Amino acid sequence: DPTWPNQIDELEEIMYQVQGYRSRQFGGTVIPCSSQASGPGRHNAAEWLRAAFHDMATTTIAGGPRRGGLDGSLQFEITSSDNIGPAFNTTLKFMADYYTSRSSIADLLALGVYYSVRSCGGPVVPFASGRIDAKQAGPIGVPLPQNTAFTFGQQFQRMGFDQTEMIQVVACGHTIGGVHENEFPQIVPIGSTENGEAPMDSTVAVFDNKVVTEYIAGNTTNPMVVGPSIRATRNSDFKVFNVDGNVTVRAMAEPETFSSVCATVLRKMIEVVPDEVVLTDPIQPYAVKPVDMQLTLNPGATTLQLSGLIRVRTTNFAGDSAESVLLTYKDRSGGNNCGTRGCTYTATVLGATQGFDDTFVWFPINLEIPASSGISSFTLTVNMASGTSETYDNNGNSYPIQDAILMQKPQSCLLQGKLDIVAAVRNDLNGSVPVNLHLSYKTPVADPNRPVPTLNDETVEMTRGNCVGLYTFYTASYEGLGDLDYATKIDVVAGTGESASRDAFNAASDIGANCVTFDAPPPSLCSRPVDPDPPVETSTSVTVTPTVTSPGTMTSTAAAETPYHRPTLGNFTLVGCNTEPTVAGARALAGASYVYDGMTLESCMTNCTGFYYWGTEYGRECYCGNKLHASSTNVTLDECNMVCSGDETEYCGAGDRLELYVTTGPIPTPTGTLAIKPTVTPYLRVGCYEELPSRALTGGVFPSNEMTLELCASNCDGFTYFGTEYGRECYCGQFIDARSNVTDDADCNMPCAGDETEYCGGSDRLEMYRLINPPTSTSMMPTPTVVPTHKPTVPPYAFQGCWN
Ligand code: HEM
Repeated sequence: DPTWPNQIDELEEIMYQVQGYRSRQFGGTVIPCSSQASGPGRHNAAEWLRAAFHDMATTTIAGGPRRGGLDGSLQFEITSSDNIGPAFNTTLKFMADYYTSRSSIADLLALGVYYSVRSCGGPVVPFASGRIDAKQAGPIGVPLPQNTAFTFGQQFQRMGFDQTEMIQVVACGHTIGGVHENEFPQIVPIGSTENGEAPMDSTVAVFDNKVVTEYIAGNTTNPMVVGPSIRATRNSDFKVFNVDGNVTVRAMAEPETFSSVCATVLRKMIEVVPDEVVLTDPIQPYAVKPVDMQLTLNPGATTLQLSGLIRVRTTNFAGDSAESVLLTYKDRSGGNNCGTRGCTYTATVLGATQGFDDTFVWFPINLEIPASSGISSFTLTVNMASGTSETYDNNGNSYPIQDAILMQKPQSCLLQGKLDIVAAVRNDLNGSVPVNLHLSYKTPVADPNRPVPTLNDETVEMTRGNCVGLYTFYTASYEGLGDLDYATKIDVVAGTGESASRDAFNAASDIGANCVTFDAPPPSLCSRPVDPDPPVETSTSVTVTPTVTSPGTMTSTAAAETPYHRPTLGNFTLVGCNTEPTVAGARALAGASYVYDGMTLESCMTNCTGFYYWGTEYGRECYCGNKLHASSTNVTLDECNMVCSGDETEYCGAGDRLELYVTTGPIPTPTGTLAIKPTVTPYLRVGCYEELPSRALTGGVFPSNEMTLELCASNCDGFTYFGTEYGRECYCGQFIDARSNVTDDADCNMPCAGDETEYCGGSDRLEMYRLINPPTSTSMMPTPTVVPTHKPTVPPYAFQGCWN
């Protein structure tokens, strides 16, 4: 496999996702080979093959470096005398939809050769990428049927083909499609065919060797060998095939030879490129490939959502099948702090895709990750039905995922050429690096003979907005994208150069017309991420030599205060020095966290107002909670030996050591036993419901390590339904998605993280509650507030009425 992500990724997907789930539809008009999508007698597969030849043929080598070749210059040469007929325009118009900064027109024309030949049953023509598009038309120079054999020889020599290769490539080109009456009446007289096309062999839509065997047998109907073309001296296939006394065509009379010769010579044809172009290796399908991976900051800002798909190539799985994919990820600093759900996620099969020679299955990823610990990379293990498994680690690199800058697709929107983009930037970068929006967008060219739109680049500086937990939102807008606005590709970039973090190549077509408001946590929760594995500091590194300095007076070391542990502060008393839990991802206090320079015990206490416990750690971290994690143990006070970054006379814990305080007031202890709670006023329990991949309740999400039914009910104030899930998640909605069914109460078996006497659903199960007196307008389904209308346009589509 190539190392992911890779510059070839876009073209690899267009090349191999031919049919089925997530097909890129590039073969739309050339599969099957007989497809005549542009009209009767116009075989699109043949048109694509010819288009690549015509683009390439104008190359120059004029005693110096090679120029032109397959460089997309055809888009500027539609009206050239070289390019008679509508085929070049239709071909390029189709391909223009796939034109991006990662897929040049020249590469798409080359890929079109692979597609058309394979669709017609021909060999695999290896396809390498990296072609650069010309900015203007090249010189004329496509061989024309009236040329002499000598001229053909010179023209092909200019292209880099010797005589034998010339004969081979013409034979390989002319095995599909035909000559058209309207374009070449001196070869095919007007009215002499049924559909305007005279095929060059008896199998117009099969890539086979009949074009040479029928020629050799003398029973060919190829209009460029027999018929009126002879008198008009336009019998160019005869002139070419016969130039070496038919030696080369006879050698191609074996089907296997024909096939392998064509693979070689057509590859050579699409690899005629300017000297400065460096092609990649031929693109092979990945065995395992992450596709469309996207990280998004979830509402509430405490978790990230990793979504996307893993594509597994199944071509060689004889008699076996891939059952599941296990994704194992590393936290932001490469460790294993992944929160309560652990560092793994298992996905099961969603769909299947076919290439010409390959098959694939897909595994959807939808994984919630604590924002505090984040993600940096993952590995993938494919589990087979037979019980075997194989782990893929991206050639030893792991599959990288950055969580420094995230494009917030839900908060971004595109409407009538105006793009509003929101990015979430991690607070340790916020303010220290420039944050930019890069757009790559297309504008159509007014000239009808210019089928390919212009690709433009724009960079807009993003404006810093609100802090949401560990991230800060940045926004930027861009107007006037025009009719092709949906084809825009969007990058959000924090920093510059090699070290920049980027969330790149996002499709504008994935963005809705409405920017969804983010459920932001209170500004007081704005903080920087904590290093989950801080280096253990030695006491020497915190040796303090405090000095008290007053402006205008002499420095007095005698006035220095030695740091000491404060036994009480406000309504709190010192518990002592406590360890962080050994459980991966767990924190001694899991209610809220803050990290900043200038930490003092007093400011941490203020941050944690409303909590029973708080504590400081590593000189600059502050944690709050109502419960102390069971595996946090009390150690000797001198292990909490780091002074506070904002007050060198106070101690603020140490690495993995919490300077822990507890309220002097009562801490309510849970009374009673774990049981289903029928009412949580003003809500009534309606049962244990199944969760859906798209969520059963879609109105709001409020995860918390202090979750209780009461907390969720108050979070969901104003909603008809609330549901708790997996002990610590809370969802709200005006209705339950109809696809979610009630299940056994026993499935909702997880106690709430914040109250062990209450149930908070289970794994993919919601403890569901409904308002006792729901407002009359709400029901199980949302009430439509507008009368449905026929939508005149859904760009880029226009409504065409209702058809039978
Ligand atoms: C001496 C060189 C060549 C000459 C003079 C020549 C000439 C022609 C002509 C006059 C047509 C009819 C076009 C139409 O009516 O639409 C044609 C069709 C075609 N040519 Fe060539 N050609 C040459 C080489 C090649 C090569 C090297 C290839 C590709 C490898 C190629 C691929 C095709 C294909 C696929 C068609 C059928 C197009 C269709 O059905 O729309 N040709 N050629």
